[in-house]
Amino acid sequence: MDMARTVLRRLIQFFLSFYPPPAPPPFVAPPVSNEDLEYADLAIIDLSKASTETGRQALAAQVVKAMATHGFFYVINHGYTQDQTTRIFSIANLTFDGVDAEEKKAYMGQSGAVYEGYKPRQTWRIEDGVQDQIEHYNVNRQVRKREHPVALRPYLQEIEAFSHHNHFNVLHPILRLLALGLELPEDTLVDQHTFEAAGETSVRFMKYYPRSEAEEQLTKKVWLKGHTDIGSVTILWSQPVGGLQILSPDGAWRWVRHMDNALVINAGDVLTFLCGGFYPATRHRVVQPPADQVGLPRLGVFYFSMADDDVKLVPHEESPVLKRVGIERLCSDDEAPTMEEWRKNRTIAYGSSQLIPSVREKGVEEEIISGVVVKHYN
Ligand SMILES: O=C(O)CCC(=O)C(=O)O
Ligand SMILES: [Fe+2]
Repeated sequence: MDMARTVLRRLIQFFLSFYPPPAPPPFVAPPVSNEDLEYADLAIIDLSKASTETGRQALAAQVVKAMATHGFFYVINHGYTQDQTTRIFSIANLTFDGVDAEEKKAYMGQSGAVYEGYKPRQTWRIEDGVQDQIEHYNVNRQVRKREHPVALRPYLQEIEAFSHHNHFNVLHPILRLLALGLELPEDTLVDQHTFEAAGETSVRFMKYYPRSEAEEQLTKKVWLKGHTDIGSVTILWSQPVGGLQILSPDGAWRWVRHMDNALVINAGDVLTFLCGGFYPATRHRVVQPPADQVGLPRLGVFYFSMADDDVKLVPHEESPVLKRVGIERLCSDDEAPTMEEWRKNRTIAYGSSQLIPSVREKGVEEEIISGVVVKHYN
């Protein structure tokens, strides 16, 4: 029965592919900020050079350096044209502006342990009783695993292609560079991040709505508290509304500058686990956009990657690099969580758990997840 349904769906998809859907209502991105801000000076990785072994060795050295300094870098020449990227942002915007409240409710996540479908605004605690003003729509990389709102259905093929693109043309090449940086066989991390296995690597559309002056004051303009990402590598499709800041090793928050059709890449907790602290999860937050962009909504498109659910989060101690520099463990190998445990516990706790001020670090709050200290930064 399932088989018959799949064949029928494939047939329909095949015939529909001759009739491309109408363009989504165009999302016109606002101009970049002209404010004089302190920007982080991030490396630019030209991914078109990853097609040869020599190219990959050179890029791996750049990535190791970028990870040791800011923990963030740009990727350019990733294979999507500006037009393709613009169209994905239009589809992302349609997800929020083209679906009414009732339908959104029907496509909300069913569990606090996994991001799926819509997350309405005001579900995460920020500060002083103020909740977030962020709406998001999370799509598992296997896009057709779930149903989607009517407005998105004409674009599922494009979202599917986008998910594949992120996974195979961006995530995997980056994981190869990270493995090379540890002098591991190239596919060591790729093999732990398959497309087919059970897991929650996802595309996410995200929209931040401007907040009231009272909310801005109570939260000191913080829209999304300082954090590290739950997964391994986060791919952020650069967009012009500022607000993203990274915490540099010198303790200063610096802005991330928009670059047209570039990707902003950062490491999450899972890379810290798997790579024994060699690529530390990077600390970042989102604040109110700069003065000349105040009042604008802020639309984001992401690919949040995680290891396959059954991967045990222990370091690759066979790495010659880790043998030389030493391994930093977040917990003992015996107690290390699986990817599935880690993502579920982190997701349940996010924005709802009671955080405890750190006794060691100023401006840091902590919680314990799967026996590991998770920090939040103010
Ligand atoms: O909106 C952004 O630029 C960053 C969002 C973010 O850090 C996250 O969702 O984990
Ligand atoms: Fe993040």
